[in-house]
Amino acid sequence: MEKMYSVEDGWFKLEHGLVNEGLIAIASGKGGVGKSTVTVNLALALHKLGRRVGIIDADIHGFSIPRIIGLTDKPRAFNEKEIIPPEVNGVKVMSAGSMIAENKAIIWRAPMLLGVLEQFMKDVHWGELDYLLFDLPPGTGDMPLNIMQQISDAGILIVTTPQVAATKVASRVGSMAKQLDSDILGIIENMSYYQCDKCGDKEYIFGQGGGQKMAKELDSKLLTQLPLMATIRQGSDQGKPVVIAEPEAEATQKFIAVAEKLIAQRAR
Ligand SMILES: Nc1ncnc2c1ncn2[C@@H]1O[C@H](COP(=O)(O)OP(=O)(O)OP(=O)(O)O)[C@@H](O)[C@H]1O
Repeated sequence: MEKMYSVEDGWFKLEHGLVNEGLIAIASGKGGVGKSTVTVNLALALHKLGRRVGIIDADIHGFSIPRIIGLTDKPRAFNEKEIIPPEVNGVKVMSAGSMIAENKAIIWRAPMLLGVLEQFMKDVHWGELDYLLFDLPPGTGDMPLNIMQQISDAGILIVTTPQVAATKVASRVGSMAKQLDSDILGIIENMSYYQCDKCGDKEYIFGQGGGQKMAKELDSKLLTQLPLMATIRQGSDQGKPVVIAEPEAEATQKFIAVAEKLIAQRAR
């Protein structure tokens, strides 16, 4: 499959849209580390900082973006050729989850999945965006590899939890990105510690230093360490992401700080 789009003259050209500042692919070594939670909250943080943001849920088998961001609207036809992406909390989203019931399995093989991704890029009236985020499928299998190749202009953000078993697998994604000559924007360590609501003590239940070590190995940087919080999980389950539901929370401030770093990296 030919690479579909590329950055030219500082612009990433979609068929019906432009991305001004950056494409960001959010990757992880394995499922359940919080990749989709990070994608949504980072998109909302970028939006809070005045950026126009879109999300492509490229984890087509394992879609979860609509639930986490609280999206219930469906895409609409713009004309015979173009689809208008639904928007929630100021962020445009395309996900297979908007077209299929949440409990139905998508039993398509890779060429079909890539076809859907191509449609999300080609047939959607994105308009002018500053950032387009891709929530990749977890791991280093066929699908993440194919997608990374298609969007090789995207910077890769790797989400991991701190324990050795997780960071070792996540390092393989970093290694894959390097082999594809993709730019690794940084590492986000999620569920780094649990902070007691009552006494404020931090407990490093999954160990410490994994994200930092991985960043060093990949010659990249650890962008943040996010707390493990019941409210993050509850917010994701209920379509009320922490960045919207709890503007003052430590996690929200950390997502905004990461968004600022990514904007600063692009501006350089
Ligand atoms: N920092 C956190 N604190 C508490 N719960 C979290 C945190 N981050 C993620 N979760 C929860 O962990 C679960 C997995 O998160 P998420 O779906 O974002 O992971 P994922 O890496 O995208 O998984 P997959 O690749 O399998 O889709 C969800 O229930 C989510 O609410």
